[in-house]
Amino acid sequence: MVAASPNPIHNEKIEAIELPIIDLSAERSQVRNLIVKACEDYGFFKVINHGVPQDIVAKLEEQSLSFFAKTMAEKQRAGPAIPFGYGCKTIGFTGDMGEVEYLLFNTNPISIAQRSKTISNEPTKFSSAVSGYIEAMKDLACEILDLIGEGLWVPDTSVFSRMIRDVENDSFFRLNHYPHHLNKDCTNNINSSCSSKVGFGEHNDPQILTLLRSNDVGGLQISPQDGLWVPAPSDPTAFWVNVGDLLQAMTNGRFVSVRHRALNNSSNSKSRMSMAYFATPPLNACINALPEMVTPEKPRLYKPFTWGEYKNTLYSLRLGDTRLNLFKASTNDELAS
Ligand SMILES: C=C1C[C@]23C[C@@]1(O)CC[C@H]2[C@@]12CC[C@H](O)[C@@](C)(C(=O)O1)[C@H]2[C@@H]3C(=O)O
Ligand SMILES: O=C(O)CCC(=O)C(=O)O
Ligand SMILES: [Fe+2]
Repeated sequence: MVAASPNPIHNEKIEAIELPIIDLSAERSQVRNLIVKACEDYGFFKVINHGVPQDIVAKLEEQSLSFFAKTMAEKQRAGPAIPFGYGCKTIGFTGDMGEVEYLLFNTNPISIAQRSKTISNEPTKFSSAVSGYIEAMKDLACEILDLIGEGLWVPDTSVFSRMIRDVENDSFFRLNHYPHHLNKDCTNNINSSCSSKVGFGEHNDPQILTLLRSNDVGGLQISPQDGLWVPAPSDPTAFWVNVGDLLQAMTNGRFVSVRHRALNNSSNSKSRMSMAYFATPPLNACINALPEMVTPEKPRLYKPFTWGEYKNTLYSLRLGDTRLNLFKASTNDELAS
């Protein structure tokens, strides 16, 4: 652990805590216990020796960089992101902004192939790079979710991964680019307060699990408690795994949906690029605490809801809102459980 230092943005505390690193090639019973502990402690951990072939990542990185290097007019042919496509600075529909540009996809291969026509002059190449990466992420997410099922000792260990393998799954995929030249007002002023601007504002991911990979430019931070930010150093060979709101609800609050953000450090000469896969159930999937997670000492925290209901709510809210609170069970629900 390193001494805390003030954050240049809002005088928040930044602390370099060592975050859990999980070697997926280690012995299975050990791996599943470490994953459960990391999900309880931080809702966040890094996986190494994950088995995702490097060429799948490299192909997508190359295709993405060539898209983001295009002129704004060319990029805007793929927009606006309502809800999918190219977006620049605006995030969602309720006025959130960040120093970021991005491509947001639904992970259905047909929809990716269709959208790729507005993104690339070689749409087949682009779409196969995106779909290949998504397939690899889906396999990795399901492997981690099966380990979680085993680590929690629930009778049906595929209870989480089955939702993601379902043909109707509603998973998302996002390519984020944090170009330093977006910070026009910061040029020639390295001491200015905007040397670190918010790229993607603080939020919780709403889904089950997120797998995040970035190039070698840092910026990702998690907030294990109010006012404290912990940097998650970049490691292009690994993936950061985030617990999302739905997994917090299904584990009845045993796992924590991690609050996080990405800074755009304008002093970098290189831009940050990240790839985020959001493992998501079908719209009609019922999200309810697993019976094994509910006890008289730990009554049901949230009412049951579908992902479709949750998704409608989240699109009407701001990025930083904590939506799960709106689904809290009433005392009567708790007594009935
Ligand atoms: C402001 C918003 C953007 C977001 C939808 C929302 O209304 C609230 C949640 C946001 C978020 C955060 C995690 C993911 O990046 C994302 C794709 C998601 O599922 O929820 C984004 C949404 C988005 O950019 O559309
Ligand atoms: O780009 C990053 O490192 C984080 C992005 C993120 O949190 C998101 O896309 O939901
Ligand atoms: Fe996120």
